[in-house]
Parts: sequence; C-alpha cells; structure tokens
Amino acid sequence: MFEQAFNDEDVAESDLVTRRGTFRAVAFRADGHEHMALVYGKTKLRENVLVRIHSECMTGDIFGAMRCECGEQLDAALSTIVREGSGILVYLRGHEGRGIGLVAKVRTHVLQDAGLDTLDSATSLGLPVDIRDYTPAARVLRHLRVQSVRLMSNNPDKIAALEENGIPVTSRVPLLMAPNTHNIAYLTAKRDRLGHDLPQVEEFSQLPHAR
Ligand SMILES: Nc1nc2c(ncn2[C@@H]2O[C@H](COP(=O)(O)OP(=O)(O)OP(=O)(O)O)[C@@H](O)[C@H]2O)c(=O)[nH]1
Ligand SMILES: [Zn+2]
Repeated sequence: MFEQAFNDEDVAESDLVTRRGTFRAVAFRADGHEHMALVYGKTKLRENVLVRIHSECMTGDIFGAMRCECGEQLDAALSTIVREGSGILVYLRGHEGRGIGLVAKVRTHVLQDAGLDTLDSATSLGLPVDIRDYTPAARVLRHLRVQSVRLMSNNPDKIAALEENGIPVTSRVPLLMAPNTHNIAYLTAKRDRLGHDLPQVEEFSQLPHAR
C-alpha cells in the first residue's frame, strides 16, 4: 500500500493571489521539510493534469542566477499552467543542489568555475550526485486527488518516481530554456551524463519553448 496523504496538522491551504493570478496554496510537511503545491484551476479528480515538480534552487529561483535554468523553468512552468487554465506546481524543499544542500552546492560552483562539471564537482568533494526524494510530490498529488499527470520536465527520474509512487504519468511535456554562456556546461552535463532529455545546443533555437 502507498503511504496515506497527510495528517491534518501537516497541511494547510489558502488562496494566494499572485501577479499571474489566483492559486490555491497548499503548504505541507513531509520528510522533515515544508513544501508547497500551487494549484491553479480545476485539478481534483482530473486526468492528465499539467504538473511541474520543481526542485528548490535558491540561487536560480530567487536570485535569477544563470548557472542553471531553474529560475526560467519556474517562470515558464507557472506561465504555462495559467495559460492552459489549470495545473499544479509542486515546490520541493530539501532538493537544493540535487539534495546535497546550499553550502555544498556553492562549494561545487567553485570547482565548476575551475572546469569540473556538475557531477565531478560533487563527487570530488565526496558528495552524491543526486539524492532527491520525490515521494512528497506523489503524496501531495494524491492528497489533491489528481488521477494522472502530464509532467513538465526533462528528467526521466521524476517520471519513474511518480509512477513508482502510484501517480500515473500519461505524458512528458519538455521544459526547455535557451542556453546561455553561463549554463551551457550545466545543460550539456545533464544531457550527456545524467540522461536528461535535452537537445543538442544548436537545436535549441528552433524549439517553441526556447527564448
Ligand atoms: N549539485 C549541484 N546541484 C545544482 C547545481 N545547480 C543547480 N543544482 C540543483 O539542481 C536541481 C535541479 O536539478 P536539474 O538537474 O537542473 O533539473 P531537474 O529538476 O532534475 O530536471 P527538470 O525537471 O528537467 O528541470 C536544483 O535543486 C538545484 O539546486 C550545481 O551546480 N550543483
Ligand atoms: Zn538551479
């Protein structure tokens, strides 16, 4: 059996008016962290709900860092959800630096500036490459009574994790941002070493999502 959703004391929700529109903000505690699901439009008991599972990235999401494309993906995912009229963005804490934390991530940046890629910079510090746990996302989607999802991601691990945790993924929606000189190495390592579904650099400019 899959884990039940949440005890009442671990979840709270309210309307959240944002510059993009009014979402339902569902704050929840899971695995020692406080996470958030932003729900737009009607998703309860629906199939093929447009979903983004977004891993916390303080540098990219809040400060607009260009080392990665996280901030742009966050913007694009929310815009797409609003444009389509419904969907859910799950913002997962504890995922900073693919799970190694903020201090460790910044330490890997120093090594990346010296030429190592995102994987080697972690392993050379004795750190794991990716220890993210997606079960809190599956739990909140179950709590929200979502029947199946269209997942906005380029990472096959996220699809596998949802399926393993009882949330059917009917399709994957690519979330491709145009590369810049600061994140091209990061994107290339994701494609070539982590198996993310990303195009070759020269193909990016022809993509509908690229900007
Ligand atoms: N270890 C490490 N983590 C990073 C670095 N830059 C960003 N991250 C983290 O990477 C996470 C995002 O993972 P990505 O591999 O970029 O993308 P993803 O979420 O797996 O896949 P998508 O769904 O396609 O966006 C965030 O939690 C960031 O904090 C870095 O240089 N080193
Ligand atoms: Zn990032």
